[in-house]
Amino acid sequence: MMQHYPVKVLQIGEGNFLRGFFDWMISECNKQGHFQGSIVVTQPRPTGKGKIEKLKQQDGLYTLMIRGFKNGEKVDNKEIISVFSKAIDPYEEWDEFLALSQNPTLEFVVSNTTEAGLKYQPIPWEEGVPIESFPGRLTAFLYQRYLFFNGETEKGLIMLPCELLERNGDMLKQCVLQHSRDWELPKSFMDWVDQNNLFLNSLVDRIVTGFPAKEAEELFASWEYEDSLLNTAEPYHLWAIEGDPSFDQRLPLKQSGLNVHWVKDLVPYQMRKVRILNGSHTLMAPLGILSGLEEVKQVIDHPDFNRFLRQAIKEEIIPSLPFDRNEMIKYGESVMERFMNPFVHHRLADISLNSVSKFKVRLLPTLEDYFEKKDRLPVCVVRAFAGLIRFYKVQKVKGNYVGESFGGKEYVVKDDVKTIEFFKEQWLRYEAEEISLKQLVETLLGNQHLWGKDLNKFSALVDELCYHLEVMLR
Ligand SMILES: NC(=O)c1ccc[n+]([C@@H]2O[C@H](COP(=O)([O-])OP(=O)(O)OC[C@H]3O[C@@H](n4cnc5c(N)ncnc54)[C@H](O)[C@@H]3O)[C@@H](O)[C@H]2O)c1
Ligand SMILES: O=P(O)(O)OC[C@@H](O)[C@@H](O)[C@H](O)[C@H](O)CO
Repeated sequence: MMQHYPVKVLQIGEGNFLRGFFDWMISECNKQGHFQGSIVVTQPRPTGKGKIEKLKQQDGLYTLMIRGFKNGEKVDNKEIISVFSKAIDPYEEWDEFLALSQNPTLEFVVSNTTEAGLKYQPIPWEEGVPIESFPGRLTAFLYQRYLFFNGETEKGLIMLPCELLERNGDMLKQCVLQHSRDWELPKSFMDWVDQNNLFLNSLVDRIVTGFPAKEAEELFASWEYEDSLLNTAEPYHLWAIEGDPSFDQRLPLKQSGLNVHWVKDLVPYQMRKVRILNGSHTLMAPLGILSGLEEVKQVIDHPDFNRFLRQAIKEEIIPSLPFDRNEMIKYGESVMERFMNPFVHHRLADISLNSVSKFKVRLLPTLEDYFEKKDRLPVCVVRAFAGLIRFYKVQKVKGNYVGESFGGKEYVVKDDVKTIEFFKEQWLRYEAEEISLKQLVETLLGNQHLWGKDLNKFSALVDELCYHLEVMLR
């Protein structure tokens, strides 16, 4: 049976992350009697239909396995999460979706639509026609709510976007206001959005690895039931939300013992996580794949890579951060521990998706800040940069961009087509001996569209990259 508590949350996103993070948190709050609310889940784009259908068939239930170590103790939990009172396909059930806006018990909207979903796209709003984009759909939803409750101040909602974008709440609010202007909605509505609704900035952290394909058959046989929505996650979780601690009265996460911080300034949380955790992932993925490795755990178990990663975190990433060194070292160690989790099968191929834009956000700032402080380049980050360039030495094979590892193993590069084509073109010119390796590197570094600036300004960078690339090409 679907969860029977009153609806308090609209969830935009049926993906692994929300089901392994937010929904699990709400389940914890409900278990302790602090929240007593349920969630209506919807998918953010037409293609997410499958999981919504499945959730309907499974009465909104799914299995979550949380495995790893917590304070040195082994954790191996399996539970059935029951927080959904309804699953709606907003593209097929548009009226039902909009009708939810009239629900007086609704208080929160949570979303995770990847970085690609949280962006403004000019689109029309026609009566009765589902709006494809998530911010557009939310605007229509809020407008219906505003009309139904005559702009009552208490009926505003709290938006909690979980997309890994800086100031995600502010971004969502700007999108909603822009759509309101495009559609010439009344100024009084925009004032209501601005003053009576909250768009909280937040940072999420938990490694959620989804369906465990390799183990599923064995698990299902031992449980005597199958669940295609089975999800897996690590025990560690952190949610830093820029908001007054009194919000915990309404969304009782902290009082339910969860690692949730209501904070004044999100920047330190964001920086340390993106630079240390995500930065390490981006550092290891191309180099790891080129060396024939497949998962994060294999990288950690490899003595040379382990040393390389520890050196990068301790001697390059942490010194470039403007925070207390000891605290950062503690955080860095906890990240390494999380990477060692034997249950987490985190594929380097998944992490390597969009590696160029990830390098720009997650590692380039380390290179720049390190150089600013020490007047020399960070060796590990530079080696990883060379690995990234070598990783994008690809050919197009049957619609895929395929590269070859040092040992001759094929891998597929997934990124924006223009970006891959640019790298491919330079490598082709190099192979045809039209340009030297140095010219190739200079051209890549000079592409401001990729890095936001011309990286040739670091005079030693070209030579250092060439040095590593020559070794890699041999
Ligand atoms: N899995 C993790 O460990 C983890 C941890 C923290 C943050 N995240 C973030 O979550 C995202 C991946 O989510 P997941 O792990 O649940 O993967 P997933 O594939 O299970 O879910 C992705 C969700 O995003 C939606 N989506 C994808 N592209 C979209 C688009 N262009 N427009 C609108 N919606 C779109 C999908 O429909 C789906 O609901 C990434 O952006 C990642 O940064 C993941
Ligand atoms: O999810 P991505 O592709 O943006 O980045 C890959 C990983 O770095 C990321 O998923 C982390 O595991 C996650 O951010 C941990 O909270």
